[in-house]
Amino acid sequence: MSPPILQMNPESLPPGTVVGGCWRLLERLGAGGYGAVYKVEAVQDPGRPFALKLARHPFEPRSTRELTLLMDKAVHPHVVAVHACGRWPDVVTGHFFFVMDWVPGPALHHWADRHNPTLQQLVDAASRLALILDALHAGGVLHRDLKPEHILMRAEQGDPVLIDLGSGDYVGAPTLTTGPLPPGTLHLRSPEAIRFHQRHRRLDVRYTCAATDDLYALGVCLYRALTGHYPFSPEWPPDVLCAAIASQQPLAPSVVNPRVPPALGAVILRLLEKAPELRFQTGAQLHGALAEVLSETPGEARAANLFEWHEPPQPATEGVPARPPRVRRPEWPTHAYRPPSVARAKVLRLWARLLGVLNPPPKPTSQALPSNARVENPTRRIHAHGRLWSLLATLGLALVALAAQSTNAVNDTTMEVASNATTAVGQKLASPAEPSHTATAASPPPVGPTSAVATPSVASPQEAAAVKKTDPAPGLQAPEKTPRARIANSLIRTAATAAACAGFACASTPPRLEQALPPADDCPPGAVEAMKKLGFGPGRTIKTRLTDDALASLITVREGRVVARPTFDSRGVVARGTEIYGQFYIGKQRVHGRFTQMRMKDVQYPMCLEIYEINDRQRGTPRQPGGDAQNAIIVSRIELMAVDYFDRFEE
Ligand SMILES: Nc1ncnc2c1ncn2[C@@H]1O[C@H](COP(=O)(O)OP(=O)(O)OP(=O)(O)O)[C@@H](O)[C@H]1O
Repeated sequence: MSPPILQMNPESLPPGTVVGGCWRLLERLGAGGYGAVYKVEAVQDPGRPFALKLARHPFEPRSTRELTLLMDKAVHPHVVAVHACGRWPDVVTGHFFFVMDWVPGPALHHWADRHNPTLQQLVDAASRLALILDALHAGGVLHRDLKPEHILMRAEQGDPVLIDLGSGDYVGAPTLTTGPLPPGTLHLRSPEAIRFHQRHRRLDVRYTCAATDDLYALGVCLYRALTGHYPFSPEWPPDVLCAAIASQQPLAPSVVNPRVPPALGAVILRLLEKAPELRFQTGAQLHGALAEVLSETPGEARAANLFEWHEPPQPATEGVPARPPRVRRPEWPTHAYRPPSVARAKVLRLWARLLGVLNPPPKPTSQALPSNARVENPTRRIHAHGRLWSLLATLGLALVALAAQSTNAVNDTTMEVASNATTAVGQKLASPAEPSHTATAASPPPVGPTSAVATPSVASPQEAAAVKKTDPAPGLQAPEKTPRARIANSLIRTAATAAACAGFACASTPPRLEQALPPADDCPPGAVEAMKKLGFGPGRTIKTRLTDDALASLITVREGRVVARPTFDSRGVVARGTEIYGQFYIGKQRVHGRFTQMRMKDVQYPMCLEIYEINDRQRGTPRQPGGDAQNAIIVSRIELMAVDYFDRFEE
């Protein structure tokens, strides 16, 4: 009945569009989890470029967070400055935008790849970054999503500027997202954050980021800049990446790129220590260590370029335009990591799953849990004998894998090479081609519903204990072990870690109580027609997710607006990138949701969908243990079904 409303997509506005009455778009600079960033100029004062960040959703919770940080808490000469803000197209209900300095330079990793900095230039940039972090941390601010893409180099010699504080945190900030981990990017998450998630994946607790998480992420950024590779590739499957970050020692930077002095490599490895207490604790400490490295490096080495030139810079000559320079990024040492055969990787994955069943998540430490808590499921009976079985089976697997590995292991020639033969499940050789580093891998910052609010942070004593158990002795070098012992140890640790990473499946058998909410008669006009047109017939469900964070299996929500994104559509009607807008209603046992608008390919459709649990044939989704009257914990993936058809299922 009502025609679809055509609306401009804030992520793909054409050049020339005027936003907020006075900012003319020139080109799109990038897009991410939050929205899009455009190069703009003021209509009244053309010729001076700025960057305008436009939120994808009108009710984007990160907007106020980023603005607070950029205009108040994180004001710093090396953090991008903000000059204006507003909403578009409607000044009250539109998408939030803000205008900041346009930084005319590439991201850190592209700067390293294109400009081929000297060692001195790179260490200078690293030292500046250390001091920027030191200043932010001293002011109670954490970046929490530090990655090469968020470090722009505004001068050829290297002058870093931090951008994107949308995931940042400051003392007294409201909680931004839900689930155990705050927003972040998987391949830059610290080992302790990953381990925390492994231990608390079903509990109502939240990881508290610290300065050492930012310093770990800086270590990853510098490793990438110095070697051309990430210590653990963002292209690996999330469970493999988790396992590697949590328990595998990264290859020394000087082994990947021999032009990196070992002393500098040791500083980077210290940033990447598995236990936060073994890292530098402040940016100032890191700055001091870098200064020491430089003072001990001969002038000739400091002036040398970090990489070999593939195509050196070529100035423009008559009729021939300048050619952009390119470096030859070092090959990842192929003898260091041996990719597992497909069969062996499968065995290890299966094993990881088995361990996931045998090793239950830890008992909740928090207050009384409702009787329908998932930890009370029948698999608990298995757990009584789990540890013994797990130990025996792990030893068995380690022996089998040891036999399979030994042929290669004995061929390794150096200590470093041998130690890295203890590879993670499914680890592949680093690719000479640049991975899609601009993607936020498996864990982009969630664009959570506005109503989604995380539960209070809870410090994790389990995490501290685990660190002591699994991490190497203090110092920069791992304790020396025989190659076989290293292989066995690594396999055991890797299998257990992958198990914890893999076990995110949700199952629950909640009681059938509670009256259904909301009333069935509040569908918007035209919804039935629109749904018929799209083929939303009886029994048709749409699987959706409520967060972009691949690691978040549970989220906390409260009454209010919500955005769900379809993940699977059995009939293929719903296009990629579709968003469905709705409202949460919090019940005692279940959370209900009415979804009344869908935006697909820039067209808005009135809808009348509701959360429906197809397995237990109930409206709404069951609340998980924890939460309170206002805040409910639910699974992050829910199914939606047309409201008109619920009666049919509830007969
Ligand atoms: N001030 C700026 N000057 C120049 N380019 C910028 C600026 N801000 C952002 N960009 C470009 O736009 C891209 C996206 O910006 P930003 O990371 O802030 O967006 P996002 O939606 O929060 O993305 P992400 O999901 O990566 O966090 C950046 O990687 C960068 O290339």
